[in-house]
Amino acid sequence: KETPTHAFWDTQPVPKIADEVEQSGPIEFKTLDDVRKDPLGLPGLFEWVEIDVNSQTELQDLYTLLNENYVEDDDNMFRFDYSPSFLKWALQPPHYYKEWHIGVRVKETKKLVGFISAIPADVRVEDKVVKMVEINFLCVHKKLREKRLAPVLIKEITRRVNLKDIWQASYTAGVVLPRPVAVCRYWHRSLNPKKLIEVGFSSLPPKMTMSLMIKYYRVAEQLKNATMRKLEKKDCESATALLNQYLSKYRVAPTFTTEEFWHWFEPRENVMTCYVKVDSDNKVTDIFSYYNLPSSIIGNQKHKTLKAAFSFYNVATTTTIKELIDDALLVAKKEEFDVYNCLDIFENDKFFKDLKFAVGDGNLQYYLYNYSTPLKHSSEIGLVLL
Ligand SMILES: CCCCCCCCCCCCCC(=O)CSCCNC(=O)CCNC(=O)[C@H](O)C(C)(C)COP(=O)(O)OP(=O)(O)OC[C@H]1O[C@@H](n2cnc3c(N)ncnc32)[C@H](O)[C@@H]1OP(=O)(O)O
Ligand SMILES: CN(C)Cc1n[nH]c2ccc(-c3ccc(F)cc3OCCn3ccnc3)cc12
Repeated sequence: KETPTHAFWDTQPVPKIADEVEQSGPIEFKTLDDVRKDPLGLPGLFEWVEIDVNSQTELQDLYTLLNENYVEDDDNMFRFDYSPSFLKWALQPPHYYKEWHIGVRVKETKKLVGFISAIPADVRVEDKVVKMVEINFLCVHKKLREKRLAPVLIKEITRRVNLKDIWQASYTAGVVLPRPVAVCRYWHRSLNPKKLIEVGFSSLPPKMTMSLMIKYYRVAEQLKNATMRKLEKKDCESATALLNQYLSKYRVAPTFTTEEFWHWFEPRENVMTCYVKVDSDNKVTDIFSYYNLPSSIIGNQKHKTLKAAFSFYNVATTTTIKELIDDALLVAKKEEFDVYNCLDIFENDKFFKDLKFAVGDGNLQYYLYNYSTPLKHSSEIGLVLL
């Protein structure tokens, strides 16, 4: 069958769709001398801006652009609704650069119509830790789609990242591009089946009544791990060591400094929930964590928002992953989430059935930029992008 042409991606240092890759490593080698010092050209009506996420008004502009124009499910029923505080958290990890929060505004009206971001991350691919960036929140206003603005945003963020002597990136997308490092499925665990059915997220199976459905998805009354409690700063050293050790068994996974760990896992209301269990020496032995990413419900009068918890990083050493996630479900239900979402990465496929997850209707592809490595099974991925 003909291989679809990618006018932009076929010019980029990414493996071709059909490539069989043996060794892992960079695809092209460039130096700072090869990097343009001036921004890429934009069509006349538009200008590059840096979105200052410390400015409430600029953060609100970014929130609104994404709230109205970001990722929708395949049936255009839901659209991610990342909150301003979530975006600030996602974009300002330790060692972030404000130059990597790139906006495109209409010169005349200053309306924000495009965005792309990068944050620094140390990601190990097989046995090599690669200093790279994670690309996220690429968005072009609905009214400006299919005008080849995305390649301009991608080339500009590439230029600015190269200027900091970084040459690799990781990103995920629901769309298939050249070329996936892994293809992952997402799974959902209903916590509020009545609302999920009312908004069309789930359907009532034949012979099932609503009251039976509510009973089926009822969560436990008590924690399986009774001593699990919210993460505190004093847990960081041992929790970071535990997570880094756990992640070493995956073929693609980040490494965290203690400072980075605290940024990503510090409990933040309406953003991040992280619980830990400690042993008699106060060393962390088990962690569960999830982030709060609601979706706007497009066109539903009764419900405006779907409250979704997304599994983040989990480590079970004195309990089982199944019992640990069962506790996560209990806490998520208590925090009034409607659904708990998971990818089939890590060892997550061990608990989907027993904990009553249902498979989702799409995939999430993982990608590396300027780094070739053999295709991974989803269970070999130990990296979560927001
Ligand atoms: C060393 C550092 C390196 C840093 C850079 C690393 C790479 C980072 C890469 C970015 C990672 C982002 C990760 C991330 O943020 C998470 S994935 C979420 C992306 N955002 C959305 O889906 C929001 C809604 N959609 C839109 O805003 C637009 O449809 C976008 C902006 C997506 C495309 O705007 P458009 O108006 O619909 O389309 P044109 O401007 O006409 O451009 C068409 C070209 O764009 C290619 N395209 C489409 N969707 C893409 C996607 N999700 N990734 C990469 N490429 C994507 C497409 O294949 C085509 O190229 P081709 O002709 O070659 O096929
Ligand atoms: C990861 N991060 C880059 C955001 C992102 N971009 N593209 C995506 C495509 C799927 C998922 C995803 C990941 C995990 C999951 F359990 C459900 C998901 O999407 C459901 C379908 N959906 C899309 C919007 N509203 C509902 C995330 C993303």
